Amino acid sequence: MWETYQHFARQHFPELCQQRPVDSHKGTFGTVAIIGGNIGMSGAVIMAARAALKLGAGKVKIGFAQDSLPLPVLENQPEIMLYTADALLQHQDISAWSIGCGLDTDTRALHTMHLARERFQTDTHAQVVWDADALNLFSLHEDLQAAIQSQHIITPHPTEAARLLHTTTASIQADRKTAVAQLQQRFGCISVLKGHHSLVQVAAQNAYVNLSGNAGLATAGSGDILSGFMTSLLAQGMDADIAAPAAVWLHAAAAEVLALQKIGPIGMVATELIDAARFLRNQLSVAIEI
Ligand SMILES: NC(=O)C1=CN([C@@H]2O[C@H](COP(=O)(O)OP(=O)(O)OC[C@H]3O[C@@H](n4cnc5c(N)ncnc54)[C@H](OP(=O)(O)O)[C@@H]3O)[C@@H](O)[C@H]2O)[C@@H](O)CC1
Ligand SMILES: Nc1ncnc2c1ncn2[C@@H]1O[C@H](COP(=O)(O)OP(=O)(O)O)[C@@H](O)[C@H]1O
Repeated sequence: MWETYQHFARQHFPELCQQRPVDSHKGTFGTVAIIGGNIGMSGAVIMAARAALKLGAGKVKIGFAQDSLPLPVLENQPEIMLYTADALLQHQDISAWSIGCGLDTDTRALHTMHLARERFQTDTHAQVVWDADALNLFSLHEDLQAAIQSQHIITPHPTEAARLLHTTTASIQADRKTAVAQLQQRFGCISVLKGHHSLVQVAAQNAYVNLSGNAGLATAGSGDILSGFMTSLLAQGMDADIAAPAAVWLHAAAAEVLALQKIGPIGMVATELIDAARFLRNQLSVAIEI
């Protein structure tokens, strides 16, 4: 069974199959920053951070969009470092950012997005995945869109895409290929349109359709996990045009692995994707050794 995944990944995403160099250290695999997690939605950034860590990032930091930390340490994942969003947005050692999971759209969230715009308008080489409420705030406050650079990735679900393109969810879903192309053209960055058969538009003539996955992914937080996976691959040095479709595929393939184990699709929960994707990625890198 693993041969099918190995064959597909070696053909389409060979970077996912690479083994760790024997002389590597945690710095080799980059530092991820996850910004979001307003009051009541701390779980969204915790899920994204755990996904980034367990997919192989060297270090992971969370920046909560709250005035103080909601908890001193993550008891079930003490490896992850905790900050407020304001503090983390000043760090200079970040390899890749995820911004928006559980951010909300209130004045606290808007303040965080203003800080992010200030930083990424000038830090033009940063690797950033914009997700969830960061996208909703781009729709509500178009001046914030100045933060988006061409190597960045946006990951809307159909309703977030409708807000970004000022249309309806139904019209996005009626022609998803046109919608994702419009997102790429309008925002000038790599665009992922999530949902059944997610689409990734890297450039005008470069689109990827993901045919993997299952309806088990239709569960709260599964987009937060995707954001963590994508940011982790970026931090580990993968180019954004590869990291975006590779993360979409690995996330979907992990759901298939869980379904094969009868952990899904019914009742599968988002955090279960993390260990499944880690297992799969290790299987892929074993294949290259043979
Ligand atoms: N534990 C936590 O802290 C969690 C925190 N979270 C955080 O919550 C925040 C709000 O995010 P959100 O996506 O729930 O709200 P929102 O943007 O209003 O969109 C929802 C509506 O969009 C639609 N829709 C979605 N997908 C679709 C599809 N494929 N195809 C078609 N339609 C689709 C659908 O509309 P409906 O069909 O119901 O009319 C759905 O009801 C965000 O910051 C997120 O990170 C969550 O991750 C959960 C865990
Ligand atoms: N029916 C489905 N088939 C395949 N993938 C799905 C399905 N429903 C949702 N997904 C995937 O699950 C994830 C949901 O993300 P999102 O809507 O942002 O959820 P959340 O905000 O709860 O984290 C996306 O990657 C999407 O492509």
